[in-house]
Amino acid sequence: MYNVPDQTGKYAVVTGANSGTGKETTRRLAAAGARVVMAVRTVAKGEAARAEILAQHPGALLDVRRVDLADLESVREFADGLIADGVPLDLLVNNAGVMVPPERMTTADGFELQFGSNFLGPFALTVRLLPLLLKAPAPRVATMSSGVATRGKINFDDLNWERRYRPAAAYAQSKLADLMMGRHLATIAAERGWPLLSTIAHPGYTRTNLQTAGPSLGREKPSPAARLLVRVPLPSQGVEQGAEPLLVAAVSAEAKPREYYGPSEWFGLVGPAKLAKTPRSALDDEVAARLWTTAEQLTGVRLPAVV
Ligand SMILES: NC(=O)c1ccc[n+]([C@@H]2O[C@H](COP(=O)([O-])OP(=O)(O)OC[C@H]3O[C@@H](n4cnc5c(N)ncnc54)[C@H](O)[C@@H]3O)[C@@H](O)[C@H]2O)c1
Repeated sequence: MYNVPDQTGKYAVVTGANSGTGKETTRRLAAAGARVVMAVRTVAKGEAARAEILAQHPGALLDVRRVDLADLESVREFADGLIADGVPLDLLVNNAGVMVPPERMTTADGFELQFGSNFLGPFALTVRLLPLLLKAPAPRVATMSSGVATRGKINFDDLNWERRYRPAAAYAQSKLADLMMGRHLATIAAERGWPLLSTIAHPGYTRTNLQTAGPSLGREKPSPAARLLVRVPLPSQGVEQGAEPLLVAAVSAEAKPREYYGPSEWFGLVGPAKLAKTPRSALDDEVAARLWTTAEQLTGVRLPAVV
């Protein structure tokens, strides 16, 4: 188990902190002394997760706040709330995500659900929180991608899948976009001389709500995709293990800009987090820069001129 270094005095935001790798990341950061804002879509679920963590770690410093990443107005409200508080932010963990909805669905702003929730929402959140991150001495952003980013392609002609909807391909695109966002943020930080460290992770195949309830998105009857996914006989791991690459990306003192962490695997046995191979599709910096500009245009959220 990765030993999270002392986080006393650190202030962190974890999105999707009520379940899966987000809850585990929150638990481990808080157990190491960080004060964590649990950024959740449903406050009651966030409070239940907070109570669960507090039962294990009574001294944990946890605040539950609402953010719906599928609604850019909600992202703005959440970020404005933190900025109004003015507490320098040491760490943003872009963890939340949805996978393979039963049909083409859209966000409050009309984007395809996965592109909007997994990429555009976290993009807007990250850019809006930059002024607060840059108030901290050594700020970090860790973003959760996925092993399926390897199969992703950024389809600039139809980013929102208005032609032929392929939910799994849309998921892969959104997670490739996360990986490229994390890499491009590191480029921007280097260009501007910011002390901000941006890293990326993928969890490996992990038993969470994503594989079961996730694809059905709260429907009573699981979608065919959900039924298929739970039957796939892939070796999977528990959430303690699945959160490790993200934790390493978020807090390891050895991590460097643009590094991508994943689980080590050996004949189906999952070991400690290690550097993962960045898929070729994510290496094109021109595509990453174009994606960043496109996200600025689509969300209306732009890099601050001077920070
Ligand atoms: N579990 C896996 O095998 C696996 C594999 C690759 C990548 N991932 C990634 O790991 C991350 C965490 O997923 P998980 O496996 O813990 O699944 P999960 O379903 O347990 O957790 C996802 C979290 O994201 C939150 N979320 C979803 N849409 C949101 C929105 N619009 N606004 C705010 N929060 C929202 C959910 O409420 C939940 O808390 C995701 O980014 C996912 O794409 C998971």
